[in-house]
Amino acid sequence: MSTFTPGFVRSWNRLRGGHMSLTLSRGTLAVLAVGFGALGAAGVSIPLDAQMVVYLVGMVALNLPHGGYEHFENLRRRRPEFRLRYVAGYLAAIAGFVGLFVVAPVLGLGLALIVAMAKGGIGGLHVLDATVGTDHLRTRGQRYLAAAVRGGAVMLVPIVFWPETFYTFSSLMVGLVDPGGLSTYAGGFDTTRTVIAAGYGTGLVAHVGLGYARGGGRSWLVDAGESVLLAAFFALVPVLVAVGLYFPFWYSARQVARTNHVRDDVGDDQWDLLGEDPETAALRAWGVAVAGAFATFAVLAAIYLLFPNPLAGVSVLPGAVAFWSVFISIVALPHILVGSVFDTERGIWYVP
Ligand SMILES: CC1=C(/C=C/C(C)=C/C=C/C(C)=C/C=O)C(C)(C)CCC1
Repeated sequence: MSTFTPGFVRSWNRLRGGHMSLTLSRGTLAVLAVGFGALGAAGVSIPLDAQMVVYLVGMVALNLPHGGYEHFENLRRRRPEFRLRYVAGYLAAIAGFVGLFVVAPVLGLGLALIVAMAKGGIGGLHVLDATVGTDHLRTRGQRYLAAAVRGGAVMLVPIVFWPETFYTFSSLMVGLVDPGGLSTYAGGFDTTRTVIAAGYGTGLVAHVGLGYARGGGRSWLVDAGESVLLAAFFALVPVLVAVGLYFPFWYSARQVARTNHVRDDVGDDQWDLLGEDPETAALRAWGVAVAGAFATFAVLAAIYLLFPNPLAGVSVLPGAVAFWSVFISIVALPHILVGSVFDTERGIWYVP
């Protein structure tokens, strides 16, 4: 039936789909920020167990499948040789990160934070490019700053506003390999926090101010509003809930908006993983999803077996949060390196 839908109707539906994802993501984050801000002001705190459950549901059930989908979308119409190189690069990046974590878990924790921020920051900038545009970002430096401010909100703001939870779970993550390994650095935590607060605050003000000075306009207004919303969300919402809901309800929802705006596919239908027959497309998509799920599970099992204390020596809920955070960061490193930096022809965050 879609064959008979006029082109302009299809374009309109796509744009509307993208627009809805953007509105929904902004609305969800704003409601959560205001809601948790009000709870905080009323002195109500959310039990840690509930926060951990929210984190795990968000990150396991909602975030992981979208990560897989992004690779699928990127590889769907690429040549088989390219796919092979992609998978080899993907596995090499994972092996490198696992090696680093086992040998130097504190550095590994640092890389995990960088990966989470890079995914949020660079991914977010590309959504802006594809949807409202980035006319106010005139220089490369401004673009880096925009990505750093968006990404920094995800990890730097929680360090400042939720220091105890942040430190506790960071120690557990290091503890997957070296229990107590982070305590050597505990003394400098408060100073680091102050430096981060000053640095991030300056970065945010500079980003918003520079964008205004370099032309302002609608794209600036949207960018400034979203950057401030992100910082407020991560300041007001308890860190486990904030991170656990940000990835599915902001990152993934907005990448859907980018995909909706960008239907200019690179590649060749000849190599389409879903084939040319619409009758078998669903079955093929299922096949790819199942193969992806098995591959992901194999990587997960290998990492679990390689880490000396895969649940950090604590009970299952905090142990699972620590393990999952390290695991998801390890599988997200190639997302950035292989799926974006090295894939110059298309890439996961493709914008023509
Ligand atoms: C350090 C730290 C955390 C780290 C989470 C990380 C590193 C998440 C990475 C997510 C990624 C890479 C998602 C990709 O889609 C928690 C658990 C929030 C708790 C507070 C301390």
